[in-house]
Amino acid sequence: MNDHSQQHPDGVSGVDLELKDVTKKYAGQQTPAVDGLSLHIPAGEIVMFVGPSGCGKTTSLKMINRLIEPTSGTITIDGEDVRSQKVDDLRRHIGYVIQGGSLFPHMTVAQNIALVPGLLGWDKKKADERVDELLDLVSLDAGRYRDRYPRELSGGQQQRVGVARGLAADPPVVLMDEPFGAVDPITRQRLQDELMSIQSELGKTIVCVTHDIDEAIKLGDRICILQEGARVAQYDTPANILAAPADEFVEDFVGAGSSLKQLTLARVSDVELSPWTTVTVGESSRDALARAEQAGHSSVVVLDSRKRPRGWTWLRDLRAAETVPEPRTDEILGVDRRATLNDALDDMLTSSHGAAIVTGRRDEFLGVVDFATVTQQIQDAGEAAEREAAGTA
Ligand SMILES: Nc1ncnc2c1ncn2[C@@H]1O[C@H](COP(=O)(O)OP(=O)(O)OP(=O)(O)O)[C@@H](O)[C@H]1O
Repeated sequence: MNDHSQQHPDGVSGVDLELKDVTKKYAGQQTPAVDGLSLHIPAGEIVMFVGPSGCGKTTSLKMINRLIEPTSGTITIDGEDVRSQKVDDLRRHIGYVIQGGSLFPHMTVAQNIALVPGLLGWDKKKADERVDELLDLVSLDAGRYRDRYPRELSGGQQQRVGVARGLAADPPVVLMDEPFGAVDPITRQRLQDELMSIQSELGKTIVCVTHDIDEAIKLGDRICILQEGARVAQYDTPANILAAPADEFVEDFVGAGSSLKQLTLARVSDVELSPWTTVTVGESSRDALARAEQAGHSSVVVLDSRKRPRGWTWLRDLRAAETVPEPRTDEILGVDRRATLNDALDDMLTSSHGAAIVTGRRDEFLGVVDFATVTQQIQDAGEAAEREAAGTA
């Protein structure tokens, strides 16, 4: 279910990454921060590093692009030892995305994104085209945002630009350190969905540090759960880690409520969507009401002229107006079909409509996932887990 690599069988642009017995001992420290870490990261996969604070996740990540030099051990990218390359060259060929986007405040969005292409000597036209292409990829309107300064963007938009900058020179490997740590939960979920959509197109090799096990389950083709000294407690697919935690440490770390966690494994695209009454801003309220009442719906989904949802509207609000009004803008606007059922559940609990709007390509309305579908899924997952436990007992 989580095997994103299946979505891009021909389109893997990432390369293999190998860490062999990598150790980092900081000066003045008694014990190594990273103690003999060995790990193979296959081309085109997202590997999530999770583990308790101070266990060595960031140190491990930064040794890959030599922001930190290992004390011993070898790291190879596509078979080539990172020490055989000049540090500057290496960093220009590895994308790096960190919390908050870390944009240069005195540079525009376009200048921030074109930074590495500029260093690599791309001509201006090619770099400009790349900026627009990347802004589109991270769902920002190029005309509107390319000349803005970071302070003129929301936190989520800054983070999107940070992702675009990390991808600018089309690097085969992208390192991410808590990339979505600084944004609110709804924006975070959106950014995660966007990353999965980008990855299904690009097939990079992505190593991502997070402290959030749900994020790891959602995004990871594999999860590497680390203990102090970056010792590997378990390195496996999310499904295998949930089904068979290697030991008590992993069990504790993954946490209770595994049937709820299964909701993080299940995608909105795995369940059947239900249709819902849709209306367009400006159309006759009377026609809209008639359709909703016939379908037995107490609210409708309002779409714009390109079939993108604008929000929910209750029938009582339709009755109060001649034509369908703009919905209130603080409404929740649904989830991408790549979102997890857990995200959908969050959305419907927040919007209080008992269903979450689901969008597909170019944010077009696809249908809704309703509460009954999600509860059925929890029940099915629980029963499957019980059967499995009974079978293995
Ligand atoms: N520059 C440094 N000098 C000395 N010790 C360091 C340095 N950077 C990190 N450490 C120590 O190395 C260990 C691992 O740190 P690291 O930042 O890699 O962990 P982490 O798992 O990313 O933690 P967190 O989740 O809190 O960010 C910690 O004990 C930390 O105190």
